[in-house]
Amino acid sequence: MRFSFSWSTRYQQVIFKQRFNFSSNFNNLNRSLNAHIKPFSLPSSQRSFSKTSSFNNIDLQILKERLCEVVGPRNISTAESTRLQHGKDESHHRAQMPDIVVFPSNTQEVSEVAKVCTDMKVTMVPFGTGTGMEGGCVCTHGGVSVDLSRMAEIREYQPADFSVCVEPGVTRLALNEYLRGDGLWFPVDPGADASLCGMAATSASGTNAVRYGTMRENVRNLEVVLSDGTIIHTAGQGRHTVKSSAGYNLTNLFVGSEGTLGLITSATLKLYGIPDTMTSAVCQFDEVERAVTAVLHVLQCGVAVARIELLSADTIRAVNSYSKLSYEEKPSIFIEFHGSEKQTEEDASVVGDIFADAGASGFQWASSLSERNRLWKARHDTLYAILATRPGPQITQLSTDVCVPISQLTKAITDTEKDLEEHKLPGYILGHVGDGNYHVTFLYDTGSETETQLVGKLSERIVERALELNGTCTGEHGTGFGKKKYLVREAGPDSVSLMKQIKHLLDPHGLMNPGKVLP
Ligand SMILES: Cc1cc2c(cc1C)N(C[C@H](O)[C@H](O)[C@H](O)COP(=O)(O)OP(=O)(O)OC[C@H]1O[C@@H](n3cnc4c(N)ncnc43)[C@H](O)[C@@H]1O)c1[nH]c(=O)[nH]c(=O)c1N2
Ligand SMILES: CC(C)CC(=O)C(=O)O
Ligand SMILES: [Mn+2]
Repeated sequence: MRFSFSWSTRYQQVIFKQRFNFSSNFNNLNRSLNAHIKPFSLPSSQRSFSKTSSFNNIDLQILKERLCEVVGPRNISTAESTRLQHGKDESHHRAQMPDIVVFPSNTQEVSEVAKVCTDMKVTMVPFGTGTGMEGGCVCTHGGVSVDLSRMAEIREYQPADFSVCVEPGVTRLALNEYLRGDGLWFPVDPGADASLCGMAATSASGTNAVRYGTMRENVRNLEVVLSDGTIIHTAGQGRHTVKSSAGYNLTNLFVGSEGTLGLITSATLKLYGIPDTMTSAVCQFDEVERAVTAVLHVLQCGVAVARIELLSADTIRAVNSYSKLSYEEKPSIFIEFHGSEKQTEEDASVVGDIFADAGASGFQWASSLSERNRLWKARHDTLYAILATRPGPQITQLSTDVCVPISQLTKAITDTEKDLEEHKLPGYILGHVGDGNYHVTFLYDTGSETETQLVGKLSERIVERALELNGTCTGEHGTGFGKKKYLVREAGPDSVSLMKQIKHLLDPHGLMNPGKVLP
């Protein structure tokens, strides 16, 4: 049965607007897509986007039928609960639902979905596991959410090459479970069990980046479906090499592109041998400043730490309570060493001396798998520990994510602490300090204008400070919505103009995840 788009969809829009304080997406589609591309300085012959998406004129039922022909009736949904789940991530950004969610089963289907969307000028937003921190999955223009989780094959496992190719439904924990028997692992570890292709899309990292790098250093090849349905392999089909000088680095063009340039349908990843020995420790300092300075000394001494994480006193208090731990409630460092037994002992001894000189106390070592797992699970659950300190229907979190040159880290964090003290606002500091990357998680009452404004002001101040110190507005969470206003200041107007030209070349109708990354 055909349903009339003009009635049903408008009805849904009203309901949706009421529920989400939704500001007329559909009506704004043409205007905002054009606004999105206006600043591009392209030759007039290429400015052929006046006919961009006009979802108002599209029959949703026809779209649904065409997509249904591609993925089959079981793999498409217009149910409100499914759409709601796909219109948000774990960030504070307001949910905006897609009109349709599709669940393609293979790359060919993804390509056909893209062809239908391009033909009908409908926006597409890739969805991994929805754990993003910058609103990347929010469907600013409704349209189609492309949930890639049903593509969950491990395609090319080449242990001898320390390489594996995974589809978007494979998460980091699932891959590590698969690899464990062979003594291999993939170390990039955002706290959430995110999809590896989503991690490539946001250029994610986590606690292990100081030793093993971020997604940028660990993706060897990507299969990508472009907005017109073209399927490309950024390093050439089936290639798993450690290095290559052939042509431009398309792989790293798509790493961190947050679904704005194409849909990643597989990622070829670099694997590592599981180290013989892993030893972790937690210790405390009287002040955050001392802790950060001690971390700098460790890095300057060239000790190959695998993880080195800072948690402020407030943060450790939240972690203790949530994860049933009993660390002293002072600024703390969580550290881990990987290698042979002899090497890790030597590293631990050097770091122990440096930390003791800097006034560290309360060392607790963890060598058994269960102790280490408990410690790092607590660290990965920090967000939930913080959330548990202030329950309430209107309480939300905003987590900043900046990265500065390591030499500037002490100043960045101590000035941030002063800001928090001055404004008497609880802000939970935590971070991957070995990379110069740190977060402040604020909990605030969305019903309070004062709190909302203060959190906005302080989080802006944190980014401003990072930029002043030659840092970046996002070390790992991505640009999404929240950081795009800083992009020109950070990268420069000519670089951003080039980014817009690349976007236009790959997505001439502005259909791929509109409203994200580019200002
Ligand atoms: C508790 C906790 C802790 C952390 C984090 C989250 C949470 C909830 N994160 C953030 C998050 O886990 C990280 O951004 C992941 O890379 C997101 O992966 P998802 O699969 O969930 O992508 P999600 O579905 O959230 O999408 C994120 C963006 O990528 C796009 N995308 C997703 N899949 C795609 C695909 N196959 N092709 C093209 N585009 C695609 C989406 O369109 C969106 O723009 C994080 N991050 C981090 O870097 N370090 C950290 O320490 C943490 N820690
Ligand atoms: C909410 C964030 C602070 C999550 C994150 O990036 C982390 O725990 O390191
Ligand atoms: Mn982080």
